[in-house]
Amino acid sequence: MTSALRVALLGCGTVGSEVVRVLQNQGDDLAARAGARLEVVGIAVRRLDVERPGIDPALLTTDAEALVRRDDVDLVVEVIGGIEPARSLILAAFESGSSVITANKALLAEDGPTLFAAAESAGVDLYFEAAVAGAIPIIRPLSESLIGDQITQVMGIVNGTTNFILDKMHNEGASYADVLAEAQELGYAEADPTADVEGFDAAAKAAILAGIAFHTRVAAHEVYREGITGITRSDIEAAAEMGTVVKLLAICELHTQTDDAGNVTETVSARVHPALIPATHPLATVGGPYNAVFTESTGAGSLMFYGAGAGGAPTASAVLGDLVTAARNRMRGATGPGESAYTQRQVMPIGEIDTCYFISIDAADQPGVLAAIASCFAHHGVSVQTMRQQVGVNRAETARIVVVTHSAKEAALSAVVEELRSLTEVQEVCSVMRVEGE
Ligand SMILES: NC(=O)C1=CN([C@@H]2O[C@H](COP(=O)(O)OP(=O)(O)OC[C@H]3O[C@@H](n4cnc5c(N)ncnc54)[C@H](O)[C@@H]3O)[C@@H](O)[C@H]2O)C=CC1
Ligand SMILES: N[C@@H](CC=O)C(=O)O
Ligand code: NA
Repeated sequence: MTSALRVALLGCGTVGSEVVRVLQNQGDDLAARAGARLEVVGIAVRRLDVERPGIDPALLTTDAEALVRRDDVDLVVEVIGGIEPARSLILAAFESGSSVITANKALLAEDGPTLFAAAESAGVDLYFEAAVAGAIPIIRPLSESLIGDQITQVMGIVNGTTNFILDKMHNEGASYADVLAEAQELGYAEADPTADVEGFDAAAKAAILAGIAFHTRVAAHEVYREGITGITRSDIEAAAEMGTVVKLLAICELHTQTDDAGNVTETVSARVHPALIPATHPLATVGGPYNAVFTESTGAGSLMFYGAGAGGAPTASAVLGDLVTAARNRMRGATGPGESAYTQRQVMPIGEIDTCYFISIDAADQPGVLAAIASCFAHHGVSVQTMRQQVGVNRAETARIVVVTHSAKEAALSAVVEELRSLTEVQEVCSVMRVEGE
């Protein structure tokens, strides 16, 4: 007789309902792969009076805590989201000896070390492939396949909702609000979509990626973050005129500095912000809710991971992959690798990071204005790559000046922007964006 492992599911929304569907429809295959039947013994929901086609109502409970503490549960899948009660429920699951599979990047980025330590002391697994870039296998490649290599950069598009919005604004001229509503409808957005559009979701993912890639701990609040709410149609048009597109990027880097005495210091950085990238860059072709992550490592060189970053079925695929893996471990009486944060690398402040910038400025359309603007950049040692006047985008008497700089530190650029704002010729500094991937 095939053995069985008992699964408790916390949350039955976009991802949870898809996990149950696959467990029911592909039970035999999953049992053959896991070495045990994966039997759902309970599903914690917030409300019982919601129609859930195909789900046995007898499995539903509103008492999530009692469910995770049941003696007969082996594996807990947490797809509620948010910090509490998800954290307490996961910790309770560990206390009861269950392994946990979660898609919860917000919680991992906020309090990952507590969870990893609790899993380790309970001798169980904590898996979270779905937490970063949905269906794309990226956590396991970083923490297992590339564990023998030295990763120096992880960069990519890790939020499906914002990519969907920017793509539609770029290609269809769609309005921000309409596309956000569509992303919510399609199950891409977080329960509170502010997490997506303000970059919190991508920042949580960047924290997780940087921690794993660089064997350290990076918390969500240590990630520099800007969202896409300030991006206007005119930014997107200006980007297109320059042969670029606007993408929300997550960039995690390992920085190695050697002082005069030959001492080497390694720091890490993690940032999330909109950036202009050349239309010919591979990330520029990542459309809709798709994600893509590039890794750079000393041995393997460049690797690219691409696929569906959001949505019920793709995310459930990652959850189920973890579930089968945790089940296999359990059947062998083993656990998978835990956290590998053996270094304590400092997180570099954003002001010390060099990037090129795009700045658009509305200024009086009069002689000398370009020289006045150029001198602001010169005062702060920021070298200008191109400066041009965009036509037909603004009111009469006003010129839209678009400047692209060479690589500069954020601190110097901020000083330039402050000086620009003080010029009488400058009406408005309309937008400041980084330029990447050149
Ligand atoms: N939707 C997506 O594309 C992806 C989602 N995720 C993550 O997966 C998790 C779930 O996301 P979704 O399924 O999209 O969210 P959702 O909002 O559709 O589902 C969450 C469900 O949990 C229920 N819930 C909330 N508090 C509860 C409680 N105390 N007890 C029982 N049930 C409770 C809600 O009523 C809701 O049905 C989140 O952590 C999210 O960040 C990760 C990758 C992609
Ligand atoms: N809201 C997230 C869902 C997946 O993590 C996104 O849009 O990427
Ligand atoms: Na993933």
